[in-house]
Amino acid sequence: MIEGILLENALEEILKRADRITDTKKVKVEEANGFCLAENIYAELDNPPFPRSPVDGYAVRSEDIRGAVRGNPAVLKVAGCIYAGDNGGAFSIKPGEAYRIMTGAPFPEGADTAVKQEDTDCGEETVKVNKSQKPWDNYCFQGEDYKKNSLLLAKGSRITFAEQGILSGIGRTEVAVYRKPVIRVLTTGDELCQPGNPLKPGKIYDSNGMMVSSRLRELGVKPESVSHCADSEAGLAAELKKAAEDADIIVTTGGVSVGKKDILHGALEILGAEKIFWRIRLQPGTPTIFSVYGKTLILSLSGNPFGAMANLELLLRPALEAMTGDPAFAMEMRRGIMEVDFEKRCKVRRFVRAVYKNGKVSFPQGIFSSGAIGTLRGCNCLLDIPAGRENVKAGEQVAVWML
Ligand SMILES: Nc1nc2c(c(=O)[nH]1)N[C@H]1C(S)=C(S)[C@@H](COP(=O)(O)OP(=O)(O)OC[C@H]3O[C@@H](n4cnc5c(N)ncnc54)[C@H](O)[C@@H]3O)O[C@H]1N2
Ligand code: MOO
Repeated sequence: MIEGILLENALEEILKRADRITDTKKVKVEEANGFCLAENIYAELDNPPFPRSPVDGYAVRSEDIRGAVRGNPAVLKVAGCIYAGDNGGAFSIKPGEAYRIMTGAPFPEGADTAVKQEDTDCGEETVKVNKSQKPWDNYCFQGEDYKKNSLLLAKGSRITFAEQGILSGIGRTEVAVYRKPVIRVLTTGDELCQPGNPLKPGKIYDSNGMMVSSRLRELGVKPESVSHCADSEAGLAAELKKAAEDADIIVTTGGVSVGKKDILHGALEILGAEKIFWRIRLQPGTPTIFSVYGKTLILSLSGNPFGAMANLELLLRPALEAMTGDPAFAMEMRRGIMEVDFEKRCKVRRFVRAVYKNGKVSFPQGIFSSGAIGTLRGCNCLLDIPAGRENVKAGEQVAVWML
């Protein structure tokens, strides 16, 4: 077990053990958002599947309207009307004819352009066309969006609304995806009271359970369970063992420091988990423990809400990226200019909740200790102040990690 590790090395230790998940399953397209594709998706048809009109107007042969101008229009016989949904193969245009046509409707055989109805007299029997058009003006070609058998979506890509639209656009209702990591969240601490119950003296409401699970859901991995465990080493060991039956990752909060009820150490020992590291040289969340039990990674975060939250971002997101191959989990680093001074008291690398906007970095009003939760509101990044640095001054350029 490594005691006191740099963040970079802590990440290395985690990533070494964060194996890529290769199990696949079929899901309905409507439920596929956030999964990564486990198959290449090829177009099963041309899109559009037939040449179609992009305007409401008249399908014509461009040679029949050559030289037409207002005052000297081309006059054509209206041979019929074609609506979106009609079969274009059933219509064929002859010289001197026009078809009334709607947006999205198939072109009749032989027509090579559609004239907007605003450029005509909107005639029913015959139509006066006041404008000349080149062949293929206002003409959507079959397959112009994509051709049958072309690669539309590559295996491994994350499915968002756009991919779901594309899948529906080729008529798919199901798709093969990689299963997401199974995560179980356990909060610990006898002082915790679950929201909805009256708060007894000395107790506090459990906010970590909600915050951690909600953040995981926001990131795209809804935890399988969120539960609370009392401060009993044997009890927690049993809970961890049960959770590890199917979990790829167990996230715990609280009980990782040196207090008499900091039970993670004892519980992990009873469980027989291999402790990989304890204590990262950063603030907040210094006493984080990372251990492994069988194939399950156990990330034990500090009970202090900001310690838990910051370490979830810094340690779990890279692990999720490695397990899924999905770069959407990675944190984005930006550079910004400090709007005010910030006083850093610790020697280690420090992450501070902050607001990044238009290249400027500012802070919420209030306190920033790792036990404070109120000032998380509105923050969208973690300011990264390197080890050894002291105060950071207004006007300085700094690095922030976007949440
Ligand atoms: N003698 C020392 N004391 C402490 C050290 C140290 O090095 N030597 N480290 C401090 C640091 S840094 C941190 S961080 C905390 C970590 O403590 P634990 O992870 O063991 O967490 P707890 O003691 O269980 O809780 C800390 C704090 O957070 C509150 N908490 C816990 N769980 C929740 C929850 N689910 N929702 C809301 N709040 C929660 C808890 O009541 C405590 O106030 O240790 C320092 N001490
Ligand atoms: O490392 Mo702790 O989260 O600062 O208070």
